[in-house]
Amino acid sequence: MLRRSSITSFCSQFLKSSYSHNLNYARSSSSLSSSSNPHLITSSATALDFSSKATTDFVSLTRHYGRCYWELSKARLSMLVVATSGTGFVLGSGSAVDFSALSWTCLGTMMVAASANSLNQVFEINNDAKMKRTSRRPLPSGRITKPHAIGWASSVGLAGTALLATQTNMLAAGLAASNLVLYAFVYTPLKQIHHVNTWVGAVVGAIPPLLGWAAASNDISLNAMILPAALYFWQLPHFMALAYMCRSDYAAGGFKMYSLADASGRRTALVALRNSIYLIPLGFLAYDWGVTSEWFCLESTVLTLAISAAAFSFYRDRTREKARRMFHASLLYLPVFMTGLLIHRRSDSEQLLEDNAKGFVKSASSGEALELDDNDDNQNIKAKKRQARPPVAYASVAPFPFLPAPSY
Ligand SMILES: CC(C)=CCC/C(C)=C/CC/C(C)=C/COP(=O)(O)OP(=O)(O)O
Repeated sequence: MLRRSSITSFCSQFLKSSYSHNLNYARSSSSLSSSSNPHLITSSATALDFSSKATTDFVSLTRHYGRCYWELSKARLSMLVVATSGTGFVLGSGSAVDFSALSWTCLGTMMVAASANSLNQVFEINNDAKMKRTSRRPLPSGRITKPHAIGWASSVGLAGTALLATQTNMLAAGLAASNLVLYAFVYTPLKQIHHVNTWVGAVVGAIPPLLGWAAASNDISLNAMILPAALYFWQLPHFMALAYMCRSDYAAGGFKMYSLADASGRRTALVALRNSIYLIPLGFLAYDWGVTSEWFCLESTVLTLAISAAAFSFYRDRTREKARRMFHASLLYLPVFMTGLLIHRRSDSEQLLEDNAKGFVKSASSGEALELDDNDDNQNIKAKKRQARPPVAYASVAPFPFLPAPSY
């Protein structure tokens, strides 16, 4: 992070060196005509000086404010938010992913998340100034003024919402705008009032995948809830670990975190453990609700047992080291969980195939027609439907019609 003084000295060094370079260049390039027209030389050197100063000023200002906007937006956190929204979009995409709409969704989410994060910092200048972790942010360190930050937050937030409304749909834009309000105007002040803030923050973190799903399908259904639920439960061990590790910092900043009223850390660790365990059914629900294949149950369970083990270890031995381990386990959990969801995602056509395969088995067991519906005009799908029947399904048709049809 560049401080104001270092930026000033960097700029003046840069300006000095580029001035002398340009002056030398001006002198040498005009040396041929120097004897004939000295006025011309002076004025062209001055013009070059002026334009080079303007250019370097522009470059250093762009760099300076670019850096401030990046930090105000908490760009890495916003990119994680975009990843969750993009994953939600793909999961809600049915048979084919519309990559252009996906890009607009990611850009719109990034802009609204950047705005929400900037407003969060506008409201917490004094608190951030008192915390080691945040004191060098652009506002408390004086690198950008409050009105400038508000201007940035408002313009990027409005533009992002308008982008989502025009390029995706009103449902996605509405979710983004409501989430901004929830984060900046409810969660942020609540941090200084009551420890319930962490649970409200978990709702904020859970909305972006729903936004992505809504952008893709203009709808919110039960099976859209897998990733939002995972994000909600996941944030509790994640933030409990963070708030435990940075207890003194949060206390200095005047924030009411759960871990501050829990000297032994036992209740903090229990919250983390409980919410890690709540993640266990999600893999099974993802399969049962037709979002993923059965492989995801296995992967999700292994992953969830790993984070639960880290939470249990923290519960047994409430040290900073164990909290850090749980924090790192949570950092690993989310990208792996989302990758698993994407790899094992079942598109609409795959779901249709499987549903039809189940229908086939059912009718076979009840002694009705064994062939698929003749109205089905897609021969490929028909062929795949036949392949999709698990081998055991054949056991329940003639000559063994008395065997129960297995349900999948
Ligand atoms: C589309 C849209 C509006 C998305 C917003 C998503 C978003 C900003 C999620 C962050 C969730 C969260 C509780 C962060 C912690 O903030 P904090 O204030 O505790 O962090 P800090 O202590 O580092 O400031």
